[in-house]
Amino acid sequence: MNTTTPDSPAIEVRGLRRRYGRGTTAFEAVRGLDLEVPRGSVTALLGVNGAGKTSTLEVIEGLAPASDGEVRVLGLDPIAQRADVRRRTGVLLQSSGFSGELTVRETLQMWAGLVSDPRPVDEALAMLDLADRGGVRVRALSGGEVRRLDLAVTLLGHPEVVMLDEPTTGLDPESRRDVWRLLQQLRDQGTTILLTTHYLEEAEVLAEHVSIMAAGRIVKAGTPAELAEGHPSTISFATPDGVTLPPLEAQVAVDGATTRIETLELQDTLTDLLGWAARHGVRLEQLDARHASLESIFLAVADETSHHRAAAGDPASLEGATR
Ligand SMILES: Nc1ncnc2c1ncn2[C@@H]1O[C@H](COP(=O)(O)OP(=O)(O)OP(=O)(O)O)[C@@H](O)[C@H]1O
Repeated sequence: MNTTTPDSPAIEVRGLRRRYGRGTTAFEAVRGLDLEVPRGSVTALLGVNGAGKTSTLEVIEGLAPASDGEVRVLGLDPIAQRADVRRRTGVLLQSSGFSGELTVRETLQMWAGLVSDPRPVDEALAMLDLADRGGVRVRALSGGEVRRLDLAVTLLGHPEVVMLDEPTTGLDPESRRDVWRLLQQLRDQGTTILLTTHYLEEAEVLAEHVSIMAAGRIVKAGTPAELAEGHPSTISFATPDGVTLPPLEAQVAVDGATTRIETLELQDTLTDLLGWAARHGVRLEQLDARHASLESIFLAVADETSHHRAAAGDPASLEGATR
């Protein structure tokens, strides 16, 4: 991890461990985590509450030391070379610490004073759709507006790498989509983005790489398509009256007025189904066919992990799954 080339990952983590406390009360929140974030990509770190996402991000951000393992950001050690790393990265924490008395514009001006070559404040305001809120005191902003101000501050210094802990929590659906567009633009301009989110659609829309964490470890990682392998696709339609479906090599369930078919061979099953419907003149109302969503994959992984840990007698299995 000591040499950097233009192709080397923007973030590299090897064998990361992070412990809180000491002695008998010590708790290991990160338990040997490996992660690579390629340059110019969006990587999403997913996991149930308490999986260890923030504990991991804080070490990568240089805000906390690792108990063990190695972290490099742009080839640099985020603690030993903190100043260099901070200059080239933007960090969005889960909660901000702005003064409520300053206006939005004053807040951005203050933070711009701490960054070399900052974006003009008006540009930062416009990027986060805050142009008409510049004169408003921070304490009068809505939660979603504070989040957008936080993002504007994060992006002030044209960071090469941004690390965002739940960037769109508290935003309404329209603002969330605006932020997605902004992050996509930044990625297209070459910015590397590592984010955590509980919105699986967000990861689905934005991320080329997804890593799912459970109990301090990465339990699944890959592109969304790689993660979907082995997870069934779903076909659904309004159950037609008075007809019996043909035998299909798939799992069929009639749930109220809807028939749901789960299959690992979406094209073959759909071909069989539509061929049968055409031959028998059956109209399949509300027909829908879709690949496994990240949500169904995530839930399957969370469920599997919880069961494994419960079987191993780990009390944290229930803790993580229910909080
Ligand atoms: N300062 C601390 N002292 C002791 N334990 C902590 C501390 N901070 C976090 N933890 C524990 O470490 C574990 C991981 O927490 P962390 O905040 O990293 O999870 P997370 O995946 O980010 O969760 P969330 O999705 O809720 O933000 C949790 O069990 C949490 O209670």
